[in-house]
Amino acid sequence: MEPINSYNNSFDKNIGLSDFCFLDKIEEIDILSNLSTRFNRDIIYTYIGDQVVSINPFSKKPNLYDEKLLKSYQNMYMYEVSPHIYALAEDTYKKLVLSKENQCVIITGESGAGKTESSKIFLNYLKNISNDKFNKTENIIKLVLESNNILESFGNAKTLRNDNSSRFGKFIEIEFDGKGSPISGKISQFLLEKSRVHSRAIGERSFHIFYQFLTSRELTDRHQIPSDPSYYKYLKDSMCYSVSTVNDTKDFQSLIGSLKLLGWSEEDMNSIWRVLGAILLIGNIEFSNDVEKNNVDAVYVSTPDTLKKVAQLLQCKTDLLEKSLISRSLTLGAGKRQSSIRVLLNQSQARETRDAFAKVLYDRLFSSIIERINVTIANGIDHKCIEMSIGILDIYGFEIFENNSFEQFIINYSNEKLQQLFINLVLRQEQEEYLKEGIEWKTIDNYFDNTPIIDLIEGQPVGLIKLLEEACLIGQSTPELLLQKFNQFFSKNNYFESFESTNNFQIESKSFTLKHYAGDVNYNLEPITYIRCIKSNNEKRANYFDFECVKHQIKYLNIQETIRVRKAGYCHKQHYTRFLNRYKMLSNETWPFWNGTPKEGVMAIVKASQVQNSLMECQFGKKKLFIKSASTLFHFEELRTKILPKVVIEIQRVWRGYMARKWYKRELDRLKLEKEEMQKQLKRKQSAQLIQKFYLNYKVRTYVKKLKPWCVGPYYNKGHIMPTLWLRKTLIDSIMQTIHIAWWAKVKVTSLNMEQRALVRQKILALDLFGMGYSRKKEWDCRRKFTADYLSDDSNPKKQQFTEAVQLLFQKGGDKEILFADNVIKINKRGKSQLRSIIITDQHIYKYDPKKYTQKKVGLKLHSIVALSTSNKKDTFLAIHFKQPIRDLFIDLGCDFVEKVSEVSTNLIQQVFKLTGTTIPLLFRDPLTFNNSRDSRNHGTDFVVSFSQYPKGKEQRQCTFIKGKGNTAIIHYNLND
Ligand SMILES: Nc1ncnc2c1ncn2[C@@H]1O[C@H](COP(=O)(O)OP(=O)(O)OP(=O)(O)O)[C@@H](O)[C@H]1O
Repeated sequence: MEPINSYNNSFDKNIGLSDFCFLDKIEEIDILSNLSTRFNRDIIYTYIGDQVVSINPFSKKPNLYDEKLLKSYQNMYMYEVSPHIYALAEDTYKKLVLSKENQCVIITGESGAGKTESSKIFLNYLKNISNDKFNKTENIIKLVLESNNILESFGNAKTLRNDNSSRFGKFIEIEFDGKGSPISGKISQFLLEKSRVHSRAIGERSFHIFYQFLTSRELTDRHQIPSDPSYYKYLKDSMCYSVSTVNDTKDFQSLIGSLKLLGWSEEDMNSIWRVLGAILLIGNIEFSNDVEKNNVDAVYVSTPDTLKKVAQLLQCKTDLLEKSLISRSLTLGAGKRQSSIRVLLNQSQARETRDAFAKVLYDRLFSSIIERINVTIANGIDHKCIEMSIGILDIYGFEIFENNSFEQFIINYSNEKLQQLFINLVLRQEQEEYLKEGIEWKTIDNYFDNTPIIDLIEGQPVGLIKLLEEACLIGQSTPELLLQKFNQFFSKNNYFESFESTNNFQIESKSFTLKHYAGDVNYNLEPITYIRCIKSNNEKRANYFDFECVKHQIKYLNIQETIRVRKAGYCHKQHYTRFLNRYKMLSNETWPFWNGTPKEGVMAIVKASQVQNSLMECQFGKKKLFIKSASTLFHFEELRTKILPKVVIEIQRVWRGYMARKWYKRELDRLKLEKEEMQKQLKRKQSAQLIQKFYLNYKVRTYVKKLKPWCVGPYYNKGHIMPTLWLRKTLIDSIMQTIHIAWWAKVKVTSLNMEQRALVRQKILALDLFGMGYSRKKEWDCRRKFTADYLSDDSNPKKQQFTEAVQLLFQKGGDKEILFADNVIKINKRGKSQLRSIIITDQHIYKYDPKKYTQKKVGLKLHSIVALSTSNKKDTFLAIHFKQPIRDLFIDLGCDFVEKVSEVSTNLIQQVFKLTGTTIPLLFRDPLTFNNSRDSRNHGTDFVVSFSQYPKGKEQRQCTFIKGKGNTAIIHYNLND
């Protein structure tokens, strides 16, 4: 398939040219070659300007008529899209809506070329427009397509050329309201090939309906006629009853369906079946010479039963029927003397009359069916609503016009003076046809006045009469009817557009059309366009291009001539506005804006495009520009293609500039707003902050005022709860408390001298060691002053001895300072308590006898101490653990009932750290273990001491060491003290 948007104007050897007008040479061979190139690429449509040439491929082309493709043609112009009947339909519809004038599409081509298919494709496109644009579910065009089904049963037949050949011409009108919505339809038929009822070539069939009807045993039985087609002489003669590509049974069912859909009742249908049966049986009526009546030529009906059956089916009197078949009335004289007589016919005349009668009956039946369809598809529309219509003329039996192109027929018609000429022409064709069949024209002429049927239907039952009567009133399907139709159809249009006379373009009134007929056919008859159908071969073979067969059709379809005419004349016409819009970038005057009239704009474009021979090439009409040759049109197109990228860039530049400016302005506005908003917020925040600041200041000021008593000595408001800054306690309050304590401590500390500070440091260490924890020593006296030397006190009766002993000690050198000196109770290795004085210097622990103050053993070195342990109870014992093998020292420090474990421990830990840099541990133990029995040779044994209160009633102020079994002991202490 050709790409939808390929209006191919330069020759592509793969797909050929999409318009024959683009051919440089238009010899038959060039046309054929372009057609076959496209055909071989499955492209069956080609333009000749605004006409479409369609070549029947006898095979279904995928996607060629699908909905997607159909939609792609909507709102497009023919030169924008690849050739298709859809493009033509869209164009026709556009012209209809724009001009509000009736449009006509003529479909030509020989039998089997695809005319009927083309008209359906065209109608299908209109149907979709009606669906899409007007959202119609009740679609009138759908009904028209449905009616086609009925018409095909009655008007189509199998011929040698086409298994489903239309044997009548039809003119379908789709009528639109002012908005372009299809509102009703009308079908006219002309030139029904009536003679097919009684005779045709061997191998052909009569109209499909006869064979379809006979497939229904139910109906044939009901009307008591044989169902075998070979029984009927009319069907038997051409020796063809069935067609491989046609299913009569199925088609008959579908026909019944369509008839019902369009409103036929059972009774209406029965009338049809009766007439059909009658027509078939009429063929079986035979005549014999009536010798008795002494007239050798006179005849009588020799098949009375058949005659009777026909009369019964037609619901008329048998003798009346016989009379009309064997005699004829003749008019004699003229005026008042006029009289009529009845003359008897001879055998061959009677047969002719019989066949003519059958034909006329069928013609009437066909017309009445069409009229009935018309009532339905007229859709009850008031004629006033109809503003315009599209007519589709499907001409069957093209052969009639073989020697006189159909254009000629239309042209002739368009000039009233020549109308008669055409009538004569067509009548002559009819006459010739009858002559060929051996029937005298005059004989037939007689039957055109309806007399035989009017004779017959007098006083007959209603159903059938109505059918036939209607048909009588409608008249006959003669060429005159077609002309009459056309006359009515175009009476609204004034299709001789007047020109402004410019340059060498001479206008010579209406007769111009005829004079320049060859040159300007389509221009002057603009509302008429063509689909020219060509058969690819005579054998109905799929995808086979028979050069001879196609060549023949090209010839008598006048294609070469049409192309020549198109190329010679002004083959391209475009409305100024449309042209201006498409090509305005070709002139600086019109690009990007044009304020003048469209015509002046187009003139400026033509001037700027430097068209060669422009005076000849371009003519300026009232509303349209006429371009003579395709090359000029291409010239515009080429310039446009060349300039378009620049235009696109320019448009992009302008557009981007515009967008950027727009964006910039928007951003600027936005930022401005944002800034204003931020400033507002800032102001609000600043005000809030200011208020907050003032409030905070006020709050803090009053808070600080309240805190004042905590800053004033000597008690610093001790014991009172500090106030909080806010209602609830917050972090600031804890911080203030911490700061206050730190400040208070600093004030306190700075008021101390060096010695006092050392003591405070010692107390802090003691506090650190003893604290208030569960495992620490209970109730140690933090407030007590660490006196250090308790033996220099005047209360010591041996003060003198002590002082001498100390002097002696210091004289030895080494010890410089007394950290602690007091009387203690020492537990010896046997668990005995012994009173001793101990002096702890900065280097040693010395034990003295308190009576004589003689030194017991050598001093124990402080840096040999490894740990201290005491209980967590209220006793006053301390174990000083030394490095092995030095014995541990276990002493009671509460001789004067004062707790001094904390003082000694703190001193020892502090001093050992000074000496060794290590902090010895202070352990709280119950039971407590120490070893005071080891030496360098002996490990000794551990003493295990546990602590408990004195039993009730046995309390003493002093703690008591009571040795138990083995190396265990209990220390009693008094809780209440
Ligand atoms: N566009 C097409 N694509 C495929 N097949 C087609 C096309 N047009 C026609 N045909 C085939 O060709 C056959 C004959 O077409 P159609 O009946 O339309 O011819 P016609 O010109 O109307 O003939 P007649 O004048 O005898 O009625 C169709 O039955 C169909 O099989």
